[in-house]
Amino acid sequence: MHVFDSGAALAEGLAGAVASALSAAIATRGQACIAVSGGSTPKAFFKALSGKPIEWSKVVVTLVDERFVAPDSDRSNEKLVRDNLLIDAAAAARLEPLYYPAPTAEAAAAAAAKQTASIGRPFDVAVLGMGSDGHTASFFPGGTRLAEALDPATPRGVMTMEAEGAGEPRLTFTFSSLEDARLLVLHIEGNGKKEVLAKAEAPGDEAEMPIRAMLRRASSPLQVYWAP
Ligand SMILES: O=C1O[C@H](COP(=O)(O)O)[C@@H](O)[C@H](O)[C@H]1O
Repeated sequence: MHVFDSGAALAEGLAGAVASALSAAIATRGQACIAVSGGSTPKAFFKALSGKPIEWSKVVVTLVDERFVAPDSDRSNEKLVRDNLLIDAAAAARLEPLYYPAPTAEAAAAAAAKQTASIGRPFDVAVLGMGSDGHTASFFPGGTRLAEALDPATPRGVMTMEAEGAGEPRLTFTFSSLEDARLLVLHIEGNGKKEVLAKAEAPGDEAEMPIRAMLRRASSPLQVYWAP
């Protein structure tokens, strides 16, 4: 666990680690690919990362998960990324969204799966968040397709998820898409989230706290970044 004194220090520390991983990927493979989370936590991290001297035109950014809402909605993770990460020099990065203006979430997921099929095999970086219910990405307790999303046999790709605590229908990369990211991060803040993490680390059913799938079965070590 990487512990910081404040949210600002955490944002800067995580941005430094992610920037190093992206630059190393560009040096080795000529391009880099990162999947980021939405929610209330990552804004300061996005701003810190946007200021890092990376060859942004060689970076592809996508989302770990998304709501089935238009990108001008305040609930859109794409909007969060556009407004806070893809700014200044980082605006040169290519965004691969998960939302498409399709008639159904299923059709949008199919379009996103097709568009992202060639990236993230594996991702150079995946930054996960965690809700107070133990969800990560859109792997929600009680989610309609949770077992399928967490099944290691379910291939890489984007699928839909609905759950009582999720609001709108969701679009999410599957467990197999994320678990082998070269740098796999769980970014959480506050004592409440630390307690949720401690509970998730204790024995219990994955379906009750889906973050357990990442803690227990990810092939890359899950690097936890936390500040009070
Ligand atoms: O619903 C979501 O929530 C989680 C955590 O969000 P936070 O507001 O507690 O930081 C996030 O990881 C996920 O991407 C988002 O869709």
